[in-house]
This record gives sequence, structure tokens and C-alpha cells, in this order.
Amino acid sequence: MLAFALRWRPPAQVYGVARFASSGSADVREPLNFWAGTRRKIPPGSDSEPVYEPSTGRVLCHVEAAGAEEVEQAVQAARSAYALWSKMSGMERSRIMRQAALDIERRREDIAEMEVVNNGKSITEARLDVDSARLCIEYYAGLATTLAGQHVQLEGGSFAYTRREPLGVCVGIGAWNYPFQIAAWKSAPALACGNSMVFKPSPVTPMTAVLLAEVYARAGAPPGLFNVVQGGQETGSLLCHHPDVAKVSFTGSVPTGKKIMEMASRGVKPVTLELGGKSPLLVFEDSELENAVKGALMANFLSQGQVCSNGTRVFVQKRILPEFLKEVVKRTQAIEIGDPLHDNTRMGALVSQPHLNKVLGFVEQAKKEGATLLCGGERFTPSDPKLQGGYYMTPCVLGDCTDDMTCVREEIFGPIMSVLSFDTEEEVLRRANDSILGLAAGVFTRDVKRAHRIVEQLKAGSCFINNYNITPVEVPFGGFKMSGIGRENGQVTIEHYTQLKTVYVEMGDVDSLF
Ligand SMILES: NC(=O)C1=CN([C@@H]2O[C@H](COP(=O)(O)OP(=O)(O)OC[C@H]3O[C@@H](n4cnc5c(N)ncnc54)[C@H](O)[C@@H]3O)[C@@H](O)[C@H]2O)C=CC1
Repeated sequence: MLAFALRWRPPAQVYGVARFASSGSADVREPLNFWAGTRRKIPPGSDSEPVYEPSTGRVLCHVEAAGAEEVEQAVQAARSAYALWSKMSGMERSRIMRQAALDIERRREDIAEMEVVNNGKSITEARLDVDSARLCIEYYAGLATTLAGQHVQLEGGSFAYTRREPLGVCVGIGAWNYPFQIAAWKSAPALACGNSMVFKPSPVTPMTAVLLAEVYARAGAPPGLFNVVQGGQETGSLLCHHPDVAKVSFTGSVPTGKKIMEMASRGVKPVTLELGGKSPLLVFEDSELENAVKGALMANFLSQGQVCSNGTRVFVQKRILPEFLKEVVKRTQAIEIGDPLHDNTRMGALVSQPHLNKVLGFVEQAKKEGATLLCGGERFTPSDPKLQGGYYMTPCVLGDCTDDMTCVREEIFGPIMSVLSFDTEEEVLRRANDSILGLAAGVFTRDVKRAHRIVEQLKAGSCFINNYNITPVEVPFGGFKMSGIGRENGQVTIEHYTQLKTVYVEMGDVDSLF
């Protein structure tokens, strides 16, 4: 999920001073759990996991998992904050959220750098992620003032009205690919609607959610409004089962999404699920080739390819295939890989060693199944000695792919573009829709009628015409089929974080049947 259009320009005045000129120098000491308004240390003896700096392979710190007692404290803190927050007017909530957005703007560089240190993506992308988080909070701060019910006039002067009420304590569970942005995309609509939140980041990237917690606290949020508990599966499951939790919003893999849904079903709790994708990108022979090539790169190589909405099945109409491949390969080979904290780097490190191994395994498998390796797909070792333990690989383009290959069927979550060819519109639509997933899809064509005809038939939640991976916070984002349930961003998300109460008001006498 690229959160945000690259055409956005940073505000004229950006505060914050770069702390790390290059990778390998971050020093993390402060506790990463946060509830009731402050960072919390977990008592010794709890589970702890090493956290790595993907660009160097260095251990940054150990993250302490919250157990049953800590989860309880965080949920109770969220309950107390909810009692205050849910009674405030939309204007009051909006003011605090706007303060939070301003603080994020001031701390843009600090937050972005910490994201790079923990996730491995380039600083250029991390800044855009932070901007997206800020914009999301600004957007929902605006919507907080507009929440309203309906008035319905009924017979005999009686009437009914609806109240749009918050749900209570909501849980957010995040993935490692957009750690800060996911925390903001989940908390902003939740808080705008009057809920409080306990957020659990991925144990792979625990560092920046706590910065968001500090931002909300500094902005004047009641202690406990946004809490962070660290940990993996166990902590996540404690949260999902907790009787005082009203809703779970999850971003991650399909198998975990199913488990979350099962756990939430025991308490009949609503879920929002943002899951994986294997999205198609359709390039017709009448496309503007340069834009189509740029679109294919944007669809595959952001965040080292670790993006759920990526258009990893690139279908190209036969007549333009040679020219398209030539350009795509040329541009892919020119991608600057290296220290993600350097401004000129366009591709940093993958998130972890096991993940890198898994992605490289997909390249080997693709070769065995008959795909042609057109470029990349190898482990990359930067010349800087500090970076030599990092998890880098060269971005890869696979040609001669067919629909049955593993690289075309499975979500790889790495910088691998699979290119397939097609002849006709009917054929490519059938093949594009032949997936259990349906997060996103894209089409490049100059024919405006074809573009809309295609989009109407694509089974995907987010469709792009003549661009890819642009996700402004004003519009809903989410998947069809096994890519998820519910939406994030846009006005519709208000419905996912509120419930309606209907109030009937009798203006006459009770007309009893008894
Ligand atoms: N759709 C997307 O945006 C993402 C998709 N993925 C896909 O998932 C694969 C595995 O990545 P993971 O980080 O292991 O994803 P995951 O789906 O296992 O984990 C995502 C989050 O869920 C939590 N979690 C895991 N098991 C849980 C449980 N039983 N109860 C409650 N919470 C639980 C994790 O701690 C993490 O915070 C990736 O290789 C990629 O293919 C990963 C990240 C994001």
C-alpha cells in the first residue's frame, strides 16, 4: 500500500534535524510499550525478540512482549480514555487530532529516519509514508466534526432519530511494511469517531508506533487514548479475545487474517481486514509506453516490493511486449540500491534475512518452472563495509511467465515483477480475474471507453487507470475476495468505526394491542 501520491511536495517549512547520516548509528534504549500516556518497561522474564536494522543486519534492540497482565493494563487504560474521549464534541477531538498532525509535520524527519532504520525502505519513501500518516489524521480530524445521525418524521408527529456512536476500545494489529502509516491509518478514523485504541505493531518493526503514541499524548489526548503493546501472535491473540475490545482492524497476511476473524467471531466483534494481493496490471498496445513502463515500476518496486497492492502480474499486449520489456529492464537495472538513509537511494533492504531468503527462493522456483530471468533476482552486497550484513537484493524482472507458475499465483512480497503476454481484452480480463485475491488492479490504455469497460469488470477493490499505487487518504482502500473486508481511508471508514443507535420518540399515546 503506497499511501500517497508522489506528486505531493513537502511543506515549505519542515522541522527536525537529520540524526543519522548513514545506517548503523541508531541507538535504541527506551522501552517500546506505551500505555496510559507513557512508555512502559515490561518486568524481566517476559518474552523478548531481537529487532534488526535491515540495512546492516545489526541487532538494534530487544523488544519485550506484552503478556496477559500488560494487555489488561493497556485495555483498561483505553477504556478510561474512552469514557472521556467519547463524550467530547467532534470539534474538541478534531482540535487534538490537528495538533497531532502538526507535531508529525515537525517531527517528519525523525520519524522517517526511525522507520528506515527499522524497516529498511528508502528515506524518500519513508518521508512520504509519514506524510500520508499526517494527512490521514488531518483528514479524519475534519470528518470528526461532521459525524451526525438522521431525523426521520413518522406518523402522528412521532419521529425517530439515529445517533452515530463509537464502538469502544478498538484494536489495531499492524504489519511490518508500513509500520507508522498503518498505525495512523487505523487510529485516525477510530479516534475521530470517539473510540480509543490499543495498537500492536509487527514484532519485526516495533519502533515507530510508539512515536505516534507520543504524538497523540503531546497533542493533549487523554492518557490511554492510543496505546502500543508489543509482541507477536500471543499478544495479538490476547487482544482479539479480550472481552472489553469492541473491534479489531488488521493488516497482514491472509492466513493470519482468517485467524483474526475466527477469534473476533467468538465475541461477535466486527473486523477490518487488509490482506494480501496478487494484483494484475494490464498494458494495452495503445498505452503511452513511457507511462506504462513507469507505472509497472511503481507497481512493483516501492518498499522493495513489499507492498500488498503491488501489481505483480504485468500483462502486456503482444505487439508491444519486446519494446516494453526492453524499457522495463533498462530502468530496473538503473535503480539505485544501497544505504536507505541516503537521499539518492531508491531501493533499500528487505525487512529480514528469512524474508530475503524466501523472496530469493521464489526467483529460483520461477527459473525452474520456465520463466526467463531478464534482470536482477540476486543477493546484493553494497560496497560500504557497514552494509555488508544487510538484506539487499537486485530488483528482478521475469519474462515468459505463464498463469500456472508459482511466481504468478503466489504473493511474493519482494521486488519481483512477473511479465505475461496477452492477445485480446476478453482473454486478459479472464486471466486477470483468475485469482482468489482482489486487492488492486491497473490498466494502461489511451482508449477511455476501454479503460472504464475494463475497470467495471476487474474484481478488485482499488483500480488505477493510467497510473498505479496512488492511494490518497480521501478515498477508500481495501480488497475484494480474500484480500479483505472493510475499507481504510475515505468517508466510508466512519461506518466501520461507529454503530447506529435508533431512537423512536412517541408523541401520542401508546396504542396497545393488549
Ligand atoms: N497485506 C499486507 O500488507 C501484508 C502482507 N504480508 C504477507 O504476509 C507474509 C508474512 O508476514 P508476517 O509479518 O509474518 O504477517 P502476519 O500476517 O503473520 O502478521 C501480521 C501481524 O499479525 C500479528 N499476528 C500474527 N499471528 C497472529 C495471531 N494469531 N493473532 C493475532 N495477531 C497475530 C503479527 O504479530 C503482526 O503484527 C509476508 O511475507 C507477506 O506475504 C505481510 C505484511 C503485510
